[in-house]
Amino acid sequence: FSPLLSSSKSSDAEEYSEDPSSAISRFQQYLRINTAHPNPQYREAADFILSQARSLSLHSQTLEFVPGKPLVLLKWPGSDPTLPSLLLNSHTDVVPTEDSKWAHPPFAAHVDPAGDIYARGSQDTKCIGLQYVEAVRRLKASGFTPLRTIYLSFVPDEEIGGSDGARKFAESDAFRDMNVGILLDEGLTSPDANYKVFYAERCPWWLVIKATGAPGHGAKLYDNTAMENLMKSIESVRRFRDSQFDLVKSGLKADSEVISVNMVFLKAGTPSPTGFVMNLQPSEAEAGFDVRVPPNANPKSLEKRIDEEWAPASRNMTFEFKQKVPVLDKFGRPVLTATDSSNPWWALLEEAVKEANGKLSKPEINVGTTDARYFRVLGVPAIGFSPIANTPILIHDHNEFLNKDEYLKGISVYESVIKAFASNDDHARSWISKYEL
Ligand code: MET
Ligand SMILES: [Zn+2]
Ligand SMILES: [Zn+2]
Repeated sequence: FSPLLSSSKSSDAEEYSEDPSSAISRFQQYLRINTAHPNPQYREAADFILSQARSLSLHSQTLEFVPGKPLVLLKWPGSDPTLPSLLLNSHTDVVPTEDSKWAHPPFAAHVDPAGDIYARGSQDTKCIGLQYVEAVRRLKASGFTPLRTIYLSFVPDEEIGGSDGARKFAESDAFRDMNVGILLDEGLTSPDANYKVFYAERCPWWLVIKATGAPGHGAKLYDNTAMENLMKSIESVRRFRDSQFDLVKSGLKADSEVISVNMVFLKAGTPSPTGFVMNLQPSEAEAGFDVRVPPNANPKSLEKRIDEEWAPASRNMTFEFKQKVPVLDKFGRPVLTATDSSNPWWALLEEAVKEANGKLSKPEINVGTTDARYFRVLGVPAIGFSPIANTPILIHDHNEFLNKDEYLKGISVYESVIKAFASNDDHARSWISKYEL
């Protein structure tokens, strides 16, 4: 027997006996740190993660690419440091809340009688960050030793685009030196019994279009006003949105396979002490759109559409992108992680989830966007996966919650996945396929 496989077999048999309520109270502690934008308590979150690392004797490092925005990196060294490492990524920040619309305060981590833990971040994504830690805790307690090095990264600013967080990290020497072979990052909650899993995601193009036009009396009909110019654009955007949404409604495409475009703000008018001046047509008007582009879309044709139909100079329009993530990599290929036999991590993940009594759905493109893109574009395989099933999707919604049993089950799933990923090298893989499958 290979010592590697026998060691992973023996730990299979061991039961982890720690009281689950301490894992839940650690999760509550993390959820109670208010890391909502625009003023996330990053320092407190970092201190909490560092205290967890100390309790597990993990190496830790705080990388501050931008002052006040700490990124905590934990390391569990593998016995063969020459192997590519495993990186488990999660973000520490959360989106803001409308507190009055919640049944329980969003940073109290209240547990109701059904065991549902209410908190902003309970699904997105303080759950996975601490589930990684708890899985490591269990693996350490069981005597497991990883073959490849395991890193855990807790990054800031994901919810505002990641420029000062994952992006700087992915571009850093520190990241290059980690020699990451496979990365796990957040996925999405699944309302059914199967976990969702993602090999790619849509790219955000946050577009602002601006119109200018002749100002004038509110009672006068004339051409080329800023408002009219903007409204023509909005009509054109709406037609395009309908065409994309129809593909989804008719079942021809999944949500994540079309270009979504949603108007997120409108800004125009001349302010007055009671609201807006009513008898003046303003000379400027603008609108913002959250556009998400799937990796298989043609970015050139969308750029042309924006330039010629949504914001044509001929109609006194200009546009800018608040964020424009490239759809293609530097070789002109869509940014995605292979899901075929060229990627051995897929088979390992599927098998490991199954061993933990879980099941994966068919791999999908994420409708939203995660930090995984910054690593995928470098050629690092990245899988989006949050082990949350049987739960309504409340990411960015009021009353976000996660049931404590689902949280604990997710820890077992990660335990199995980390063990499979960190025990595996090419030798082990060929050994398994030759003798066991
Ligand atoms: N995860 C967030 C979203 O999908 C922020 C990503 S940055 C474009 O909206
Ligand atoms: Zn997230
Ligand atoms: Zn989010």
